[in-house]
Formats: sequence, structure tokens, C-alpha cells
Amino acid sequence: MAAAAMASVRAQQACSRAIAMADQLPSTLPPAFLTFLKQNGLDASIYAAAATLPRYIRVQPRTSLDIPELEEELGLKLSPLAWLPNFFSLPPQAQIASTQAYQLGKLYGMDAASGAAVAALEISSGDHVLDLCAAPGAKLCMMAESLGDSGSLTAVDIARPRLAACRTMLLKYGLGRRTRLYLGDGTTFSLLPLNGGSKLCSASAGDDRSDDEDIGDGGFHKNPRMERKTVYGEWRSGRTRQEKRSAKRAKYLGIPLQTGVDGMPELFFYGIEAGVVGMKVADVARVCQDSNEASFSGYDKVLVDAECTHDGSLRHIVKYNEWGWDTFERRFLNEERIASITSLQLRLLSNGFRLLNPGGTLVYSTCRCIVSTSRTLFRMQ
Ligand SMILES: C[S@@+](CC[C@H](N)C(=O)[O-])C[C@H]1O[C@@H](n2cnc3c(N)ncnc32)[C@H](O)[C@@H]1O
Repeated sequence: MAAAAMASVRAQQACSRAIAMADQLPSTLPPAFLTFLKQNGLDASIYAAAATLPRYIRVQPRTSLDIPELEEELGLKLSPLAWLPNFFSLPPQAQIASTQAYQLGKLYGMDAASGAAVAALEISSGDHVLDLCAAPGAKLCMMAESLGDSGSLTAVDIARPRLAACRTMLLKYGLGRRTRLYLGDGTTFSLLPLNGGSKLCSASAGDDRSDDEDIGDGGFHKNPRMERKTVYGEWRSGRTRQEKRSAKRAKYLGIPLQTGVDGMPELFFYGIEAGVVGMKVADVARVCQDSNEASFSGYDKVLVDAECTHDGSLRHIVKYNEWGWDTFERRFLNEERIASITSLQLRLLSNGFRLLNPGGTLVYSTCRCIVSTSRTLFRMQ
């Protein structure tokens, strides 16, 4: 049997298994979770529908994708979403990874709900856009596409491997030209847009314009003295010797290598038109000093797609049938854990508002159903 056909059979079997298990819900849900749902006014039977929910793909508008050809390859009909351009729904068992269109970067899997969050930002050409929790990057790709040929996209995530997945996605889909990716903490991230986006900022690392050495090393800088003096060249993939040495040392010492020099976010990737090439390191690292000043120029659109409990993701919750509900209880129903996620969300949200231009748009998106804490978060803003 051909590999694609075998994959399809396996997917169908997995789907049937999931449907069989989801059918047992909500009776198999743990009492603590049922109480939690009740407290938040949610009907537990929604989880039974998880395995029959459609999947969604987003077709890249700039590519010439032949929909009938894709339908033939998948052996099924795609239904366009009238309210969300370039999105199509597919039956839950559909496998897109083996299609030519997927391999050529003409489409990617993305939930309609994720698409709706990006659509709500109403990004237009020339906007300066910030994504404070970017990885693994489906929303980022849609944002980059929506931006078109002017403006900028700045994205932050705290997890290096997840940010690497983001970079891979941007490169695969050819969407990184105007994008900067930072490894850093979204709760304290303070860097302002480039491309004329920031007027009020002072250099964070001094302003030494005497040395024009081109480092061009993929944006990995570990020596603060060198940082002050250098100019960015075109981003190149691959690690520098310096970066490899730092990573090896961090691994040996057991240090999580999460942020760059002096706690500053690390520039992980930048596209050719992201405004970085030719800039002094110190100028790229200009930080927001006081967003209340009249001349403040931050971001026009901010997405806070925060880390959350995932209880609002039906498909995710159903997986605990296999992973074990005790894991779910430990991860998400624990009061300390909920409090720490809520505090993180609040700090991300506050920072998002701090960096937003007056009259700009911020979209806060999570897959959690804890109504009371979401309301509290907004009251606290
Ligand atoms: C819900 S996911 C984001 C999904 C992403 N927007 C997308 O569309 O693919 C939440 C992300 O927040 C990141 N994260 C958690 N704490 C963070 C922090 N303090 N600063 C920045 N990112 C953080 C996690 O690493 C994770 O990748």
C-alpha cells in the first residue's frame, strides 16, 4: 500500500478511536473537572463533539493553488469559510501533510478560531504589529501575510525550541521578510518597531556610531561591548562559533539559555526588510521609555495569544482520555497553577497595552474557559 494511503488509513483509525472515546464523555470526565465546568457555566457534553469537529486549512493567497487538484489529491471536498477568507474546512480525518500543496508551502493547518483572532486585528499595510507569544507561529504567518509590503512584524516567545519552529515556518512559507523574532519574555519586552516606527526611544546600550563592522552573523550576539559597536548584516541561518560555544557552556552548566545579553531579548531572526540590516545594534535595541509621552510611537496592532490552561480546546481536552486525567488535574486544575497562569496573562496583557499606540488594536486570545478569571483580568486593566 502506498505511504499516503497507509497514512490515511492510520488517521481514520485514530479518528474512529477518538470518536469512540469522545462518545464516552462527559461520563469519563473527572469530578474535579465537571465541577470546574459547572462553576464556569459550561456544558460538559461539548467535549463529546471533539472528535467530529472539522479541521481547517489556510491557503496562502499569494500562491497559485488549484483547489480542485487539491480536492482530488485528498479525495474529498473542501468547504470555503464565508466569514474568513482563504480558510477551508475539511473532515476530521483529512491528512494534509502528504499533499503536494502542503509540501510546496501553499497551505498550512490553522483553526478557524485562530484565524478569527488575527482577522480581529484588521492588519493593514504599513502597520507595526507585535505578537507577544508567537510560537509555534500559525497566527504569525497569517499576520505576516496580512501585512503586505510595508510596516513591520515583531514577534516574541520565551521558549527557544518553539521559536525555532516559528522561524522554520516563516522560512518555509516565505513570509519572514518584514519580521523580527525575539527570544525573550513578553511580560517585559520593550523594544519598539523599526522602519520609522519609533520616535521617542533612547538607545538602551549606548550610541556608538564610530565603528561600522558588519557582523552579519544571524543576529546572535553574546558580547555586550561588541554589540555596542556593530552593524547588522543580512541574516544567515546556522549558528556562529560564539553561539555554539555559549549553548555548549549553558548545557554543561544546566543554565536555561533563554534570553540574550544582559537579560535583553535575543534577536533570533530578522528578514531582509525588517529594518534591521545596516542598523547599529544599539539602534535596533531601542527600548520604550515612557509610553505616556505624546510623541510615543509603538505598535499599531498587538496580539497577546497567551499561555493558558487549554480547557477551551475541545480536541486538546479529549486527548487526556489517553494521557490520563490525573495529568490534566495536576497541570490545570491545581489552584496554584491557575493563579500563576492568570498572573502571567495579566502581565502579558499589561505589557501589550503599554506598547500599543493610542487608537491601536490589541487582541487577547486564549483557549481557556475560566470566565471569572478572564473577567478579572480585564477589570484589572
Ligand atoms: C498559546 S501559545 C501561542 C500560539 C501562537 N500564537 C500560534 O499561533 O502558534 C503560547 C506561547 O506563549 C509562550 N510563552 C509563555 N510564557 C511567555 C512569556 N512570558 N513571554 C513570551 N512568550 C511566552 C509559550 O512558549 C507558547 O509558545
